[in-house]
Amino acid sequence: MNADRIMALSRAGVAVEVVEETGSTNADLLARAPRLTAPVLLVAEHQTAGRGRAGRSWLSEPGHSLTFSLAWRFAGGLRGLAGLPLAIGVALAETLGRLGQSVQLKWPNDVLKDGDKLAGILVETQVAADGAAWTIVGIGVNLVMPDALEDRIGRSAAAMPWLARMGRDELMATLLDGLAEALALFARDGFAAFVARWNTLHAWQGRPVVLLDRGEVQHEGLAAGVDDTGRLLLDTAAGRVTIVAGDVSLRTKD
Ligand SMILES: O=C(O)CCCC[C@@H]1SC[C@@H]2NC(=O)N[C@@H]21
Repeated sequence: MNADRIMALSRAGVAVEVVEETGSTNADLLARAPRLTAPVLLVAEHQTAGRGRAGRSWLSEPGHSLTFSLAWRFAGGLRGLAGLPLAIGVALAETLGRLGQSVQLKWPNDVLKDGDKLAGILVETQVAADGAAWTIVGIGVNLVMPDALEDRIGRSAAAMPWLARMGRDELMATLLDGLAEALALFARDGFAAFVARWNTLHAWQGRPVVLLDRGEVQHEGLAAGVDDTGRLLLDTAAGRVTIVAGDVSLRTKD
């Protein structure tokens, strides 16, 4: 990918860097966070140690995915950032939707296509000396999903080969604009500006689900969307429970 071209195509005014290979774009930007003065987008053609949520890895092969991170500063610090990963999911899903790719969201912030994972989001934060928070918004999108990679991941996964028609620089610029717009809106209005949009995109709304905590079933019920801080609402036999994203994972029962 070409950093200058992405910047020229984007309206976001964010500095763009492209590297051939790195361990993890999230790890790179987190390490640089104390010295950053303005937003940066770091795109890697290939990651050798991609990080996923809850300590998992993000596996990809060269040329088969988009892997990038955007460093963004929130002057108000960590307060109110709980719903940010979900807001990023909305921005990503809506941008893909505008490009003609119909996708849905799985709590807390996976992007699904036809029920399989198309993209993952990992938001990591670091508090600066002045109390502001640097958030590193890391996104991996499967462009091609070879059988061998699916075998390594251990489940089926979605991809979006239609990208070949659009071009990677243009797609990257479009995603960057959608993310920058969402981050600015989140800074102003918080997750309130995204909650209805998230619930509209919710893949498992009203469906029976199981919530697992480190492999152990914690709750079973009907998924009822998220509240205005991004917590999952689950209607169980014992009533409605509210779940905070952490190490928990969600499965459908049907
Ligand atoms: O679904 C998940 O568990 C989140 C996956 C996030 C992967 C992206 S790829 C770019 C950025 N750098 C990383 O190391 N991880 C994120």
